[in-house]
Amino acid sequence: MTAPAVEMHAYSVSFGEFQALQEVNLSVPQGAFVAIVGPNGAGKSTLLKALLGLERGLLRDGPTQVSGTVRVMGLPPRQVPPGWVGYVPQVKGFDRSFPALALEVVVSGLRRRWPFIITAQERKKAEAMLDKVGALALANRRLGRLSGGELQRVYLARSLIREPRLLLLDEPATGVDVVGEADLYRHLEAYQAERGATVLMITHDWEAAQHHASAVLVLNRRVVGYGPPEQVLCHECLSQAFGHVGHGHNLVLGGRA
Ligand SMILES: Nc1ncnc2c1ncn2[C@@H]1O[C@H](COP(=O)(O)OP(=O)(O)OP(=O)(O)O)[C@@H](O)[C@H]1O
Repeated sequence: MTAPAVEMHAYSVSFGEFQALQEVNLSVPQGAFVAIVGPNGAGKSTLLKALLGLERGLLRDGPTQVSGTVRVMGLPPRQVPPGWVGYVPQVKGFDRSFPALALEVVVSGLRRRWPFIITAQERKKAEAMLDKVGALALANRRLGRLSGGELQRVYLARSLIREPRLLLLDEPATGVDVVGEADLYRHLEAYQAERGATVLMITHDWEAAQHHASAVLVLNRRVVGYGPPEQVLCHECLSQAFGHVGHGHNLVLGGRA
């Protein structure tokens, strides 16, 4: 039997006195597209970092305590072969003064270290991936000259270059215009169809979650809801997670208003 792409059992993370995740139970089948929604500070990025095996390395305000289990394709995250998982971090706070070219960033995803010299083969592969996400023209541009949306595309190409089986994206559409956002979902869906990959994506955009995800995880330190979008994006779940659901959005919510 195929192992789920992601499995968590009673998984908790505390940073000092603060509990960021409480007893999370989650099973994501391979090939799913899961949108993770929840308020600021709900533990969404912490959950992705747990899947990358990073939660213990991020001490800030005291010791990190972790309990419960996490499995990625049946393995503890630190035993997962590096090429199996691709990660697109939040780019909004990135320091872009680093004098790197877009192409070098993409090749760094192939090597998992900084490429001081790029081989012809690596260049070809990186250019092909940039082309795939509509960003070939950016290959020789400096990071400092890229817009937020352009930088997102470069990091998407970086995350896809090893053809991962699991793709983790932390708010990939933030700062991207509508055309760029539509392109992003098109690239993700095409990659999924081609490779049968699993996608977990943090988003604050409920409409995107409703239209593109096969399942939605509503998180507020604990799992508030997990299931098909039409079931989980309802007033009950969202008001439990957010405390209040505003009226200024166009999402047609399921459940009772
Ligand atoms: N290394 C750390 N040390 C201390 N506290 C941390 C650490 N990492 C995260 N936190 C805290 O844990 C909580 C959850 O953070 P996390 O980044 O997972 O939230 P999030 O749901 O991704 O939020 P946002 O939507 O604002 O990006 C926050 O209150 C954050 O300050």
